[in-house]
Amino acid sequence: MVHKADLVVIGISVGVALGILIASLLFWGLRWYKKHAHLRRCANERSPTTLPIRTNGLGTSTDFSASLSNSVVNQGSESLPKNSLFSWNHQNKDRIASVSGLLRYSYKDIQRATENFTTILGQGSFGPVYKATMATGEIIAVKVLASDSKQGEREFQTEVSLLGRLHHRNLVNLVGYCVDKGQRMLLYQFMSNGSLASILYGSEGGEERVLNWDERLQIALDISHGIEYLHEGAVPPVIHRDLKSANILLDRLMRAKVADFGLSKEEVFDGRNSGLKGTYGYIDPVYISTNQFTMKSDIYSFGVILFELITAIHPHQNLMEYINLASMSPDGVDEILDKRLAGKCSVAEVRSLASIAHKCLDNSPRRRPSIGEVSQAILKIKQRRLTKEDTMSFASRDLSRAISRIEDQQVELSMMATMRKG
Ligand SMILES: Nc1ncnc2c1ncn2[C@@H]1O[C@H](COP(=O)(O)OP(=O)(O)OP(=O)(O)O)[C@@H](O)[C@H]1O
Repeated sequence: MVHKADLVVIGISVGVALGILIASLLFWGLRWYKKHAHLRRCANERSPTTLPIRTNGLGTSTDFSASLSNSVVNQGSESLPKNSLFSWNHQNKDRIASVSGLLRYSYKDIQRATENFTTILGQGSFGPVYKATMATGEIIAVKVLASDSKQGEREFQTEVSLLGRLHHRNLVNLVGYCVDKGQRMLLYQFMSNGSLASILYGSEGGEERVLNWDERLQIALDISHGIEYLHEGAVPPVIHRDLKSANILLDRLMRAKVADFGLSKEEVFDGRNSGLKGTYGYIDPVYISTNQFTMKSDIYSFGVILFELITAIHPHQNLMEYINLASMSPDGVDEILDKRLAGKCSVAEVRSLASIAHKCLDNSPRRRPSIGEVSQAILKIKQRRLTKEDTMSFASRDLSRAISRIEDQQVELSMMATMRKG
């Protein structure tokens, strides 16, 4: 016979057991959900489509930028929680190393490789850039993040995670990084011929090296392929936001690679508008009026670079005015062609490239071509020439065959004449 009191005890025990069971199910369920939500968040963080803005208060390194320093001012920075880098570091540093496969170096490694940071290549708004010879003999470029810059730290996070997944022969690839002793550095492939801007406009004390037309056409195609990868190959697509000749680097064979993608740009002030990102002279006017940066804004900046290749006139030296004047007649571009190319290149090819550049600068972003179309159009200029060269070489081969046949016949005739005389 079961007592009523026993039933109560049994009931309470079953209730408590059930309660514990439900509570632990809830506890483990919640933990599982949080873990998966965190992983999803991490995956999303690793694939940003838009990038933060850089405003670290440093000037740019080119002569032209320096001359403009009065009109380029910082307008504040995007807010970044003070300790976000630390939490990011603790949570993500190992993930970056494993996810991106990038090599991580110690401060000492870099200090040794840069001869105690004495091998400076230049100074950008990100910080100084040094040439480094690693223990393996490999030469690389080290971009040191300015330590007083919170924005730069955020940029560093973005760059490392973004660049870890972007690789293309026409991009300056990130090969490693360093987070040590409170310093953050990015290690890139070394580009021995420096920037396109320094070659086109000369760098202080540097020898003048004139790019011939073939090299310029190839550089245009290389840049186009680099951007094509960012816009149409990368998943999700990447908008560069700061395409300019100073961000195009050249290797020892004068092949071009796009640099500084994944780095965001300081905001510029052009006298009328504030809060814009990019470099004065390359910024899409539609972006200025709408504040919307699209792939077509990159196309606009690329159009400016194409005209720099044709004219060797810097956008800060009224390039746009020259372009507008040249667009008034079909052969207008001949007038603004780099004098050093005069008589040394095909006028038809120059006009074709200028026509592509004009389309990139169209006032309506929708009418601007996609980067894939630009690549095709530049490739066509090169192919037309190859076909022409082929036709010409066939023609000259036929001509030389005909001449040698005539020569043979002449020899035969004179021999016959001699025999007859004899
Ligand atoms: N991978 C590299 N190889 C060789 N030189 C480099 C490399 N990266 C940068 N440099 C040189 O270092 C200098 C500074 O480059 P950085 O990219 O920091 O600034 P920038 O592009 O000139 O200007 P900003 O940062 O304002 O856009 C430039 O003269 C550039 O040619």
